[in-house]
Amino acid sequence: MTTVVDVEDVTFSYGETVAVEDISLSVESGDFLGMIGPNGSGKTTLLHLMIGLAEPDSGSIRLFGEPAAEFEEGERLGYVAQRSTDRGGAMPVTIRETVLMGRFAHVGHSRLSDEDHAIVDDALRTVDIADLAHRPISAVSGGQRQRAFIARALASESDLLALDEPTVGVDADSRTEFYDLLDHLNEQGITIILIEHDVDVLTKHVNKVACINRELYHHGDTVSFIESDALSEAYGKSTGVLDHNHP
Ligand SMILES: Nc1ncnc2c1ncn2[C@@H]1O[C@H](COP(=O)(O)OP(=O)(O)OP(=O)(O)O)[C@@H](O)[C@H]1O
Repeated sequence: MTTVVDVEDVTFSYGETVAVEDISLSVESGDFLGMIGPNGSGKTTLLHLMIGLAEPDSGSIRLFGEPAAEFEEGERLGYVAQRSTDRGGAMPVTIRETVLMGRFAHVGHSRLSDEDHAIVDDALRTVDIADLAHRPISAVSGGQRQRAFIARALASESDLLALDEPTVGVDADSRTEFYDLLDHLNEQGITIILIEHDVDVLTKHVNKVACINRELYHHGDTVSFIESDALSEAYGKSTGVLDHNHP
């Protein structure tokens, strides 16, 4: 088994606020890792560290065997950021152009062959938004936009997909379909790291869980997580922020 992300003794602070403390874990090729913890518990920060968007204060992170900070999105890695309520104003970029950007990142230039265009169309079909291809990305629903970002990752042939609470604000049916899509992509061999605050949804889909509240409370397979007290222990510790969305 190949290690995709290797996190070793990592600590990261924003000024005085220690967001991630002394965390070690690894993500193996083919894993579907779910990260859970209360609001403000460091999940987004840890994900950013894992994919090289931030550098740890101490410890080390390797992504595909290299220092994570040297990686760029589009290079084996697709990232779907936490949903913003901002629709980017009247952003003139269409869904298809968004997905084309993933293909540009893969081929390293903007001259695409017919085969590249076929791959882009395939990616749009896989996430079921081919009929929206010519809509501006600012003129679709949040769930459809998340699918466009996944299609962009597929077009760039990413081996790793990192998603930060991708279905917040998405209705229940679309959410189920979205998670079915993630299961399908994982079965195709794509390694997935997902932040999801709903424990039932999380444990239904992932094969590994990292439960964090600044420190790591559990990292292991889903069954051992369900049998452990990690969740109540992690949620029992104060994060210093109001946990208005969480139990
Ligand atoms: N840019 C920042 N500057 C200062 N502090 C920050 C910044 N980003 C996050 N923090 C703090 O770091 C801690 C961890 O935040 P982080 O966003 O990683 O948590 P999270 O678990 O993803 O939260 P949520 O579930 O609410 O999205 C929190 O105390 C937060 O207030």
